[in-house]
Amino acid sequence: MDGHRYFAPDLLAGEVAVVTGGGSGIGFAIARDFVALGADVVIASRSAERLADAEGRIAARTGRTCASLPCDVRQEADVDRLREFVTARYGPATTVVNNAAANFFMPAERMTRRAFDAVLSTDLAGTFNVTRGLVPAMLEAGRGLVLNITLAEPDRGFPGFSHCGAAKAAIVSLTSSWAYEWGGRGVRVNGIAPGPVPTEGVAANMLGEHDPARAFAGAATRIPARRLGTPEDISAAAVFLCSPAGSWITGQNLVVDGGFSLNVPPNAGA
Ligand SMILES: CCCCCCCCCCC/C=C/C(=O)SCCNC(=O)CCNC(=O)[C@H](O)C(C)(C)COP(=O)(O)OP(=O)(O)OC[C@H]1O[C@@H](n2cnc3c(N)ncnc32)[C@H](O)[C@@H]1OP(=O)(O)O
Ligand SMILES: NC(=O)C1=CN([C@@H]2O[C@H](COP(=O)(O)OP(=O)(O)OC[C@H]3O[C@@H](n4cnc5c(N)ncnc54)[C@H](OP(=O)(O)O)[C@@H]3O)[C@@H](O)[C@H]2O)C=CC1
Repeated sequence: MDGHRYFAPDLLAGEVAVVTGGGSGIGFAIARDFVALGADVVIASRSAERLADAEGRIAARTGRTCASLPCDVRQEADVDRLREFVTARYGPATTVVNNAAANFFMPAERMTRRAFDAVLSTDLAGTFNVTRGLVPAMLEAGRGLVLNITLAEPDRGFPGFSHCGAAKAAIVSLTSSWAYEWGGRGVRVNGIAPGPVPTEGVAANMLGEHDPARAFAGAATRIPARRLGTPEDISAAAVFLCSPAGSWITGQNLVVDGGFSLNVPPNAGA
């Protein structure tokens, strides 16, 4: 069930939203629900094919269209093109969702500098590039929203994924700094920290040799809510934070994980 069903149908009318990585997984659900709630949305990622497919699925599910542009968030020139495309099509962006990310299982002692850079340049520098490219117009307009897709308590470490953990910890810090710097100028900045959501990106990049079905079933038993998350669990929180209902919330990293980060031992409370 789509995440927009909880909200008034025109809740995001008048917003111009950019969703990076909006062609798949969590980003797709956020883009679809923003479109359904009246926002003008541009989805951006590397694969033109994936974006075209997502555009079609969003139109079929919502009856409204969105736009897309191939963009590698690591490249500042691509982000410049993205800003020009959005502005020409819908006017300056009022909302940016930094969702694009790369992650893969890699024990720290085997991690090459190239592997480290591949993740840091996408997750951390990509978040910086897109925000730096789109926020000046928001500051000029005196209103805007930045939503970073993060991780719960990344400073506690993320074994096997130390590159991604480091990037997400830095993004949580950027969220606080940006919220403080821009709060008085009408721009709110928040994070959402999802728990395990079994997307294709997780299955393809994070499970190593593990069978996805078994890995997902095992993860679910470690979640107090006793189920994995869905992209819609995350998109509903994104809509709330990016709507007027969240207008006094800034600088927060909202954990949406069924209690996963509480680290409840197996069988506790069962
Ligand atoms: C649900 C239950 C499971 C439990 C999970 C619970 C915890 C949840 C918390 C999850 C937090 C975050 C999750 C995510 O981010 S999921 C998103 C995953 N999606 C993606 O990663 C997007 C697709 N990824 C990619 O396309 C590539 O990974 C990448 C972007 C890195 C490719 O970029 P690039 O083209 O620049 O990279 P290269 O191919 O040139 O490689 C550069 C070096 O990196 C090494 N590398 C790249 N990919 C992998 C891989 N999949 N596995 C191992 N190593 C990889 C590559 O070998 C290069 O290094 P070397 O030259 O030294 O070999
Ligand atoms: N699923 C989970 O359990 C969790 C996910 N997260 C976070 O949620 C977000 C979404 O993850 P999820 O939906 O699972 O994963 P996906 O793999 O489905 O999404 C990643 C997206 O990022 C895009 N992307 C990757 N590299 C780049 C790049 N260089 N430039 C532009 N776009 C890029 C991909 O599109 P393309 O290939 O077309 O470029 C893809 O659409 C990420 O930030 C992730 O870290 C956090 C905690 C848990």
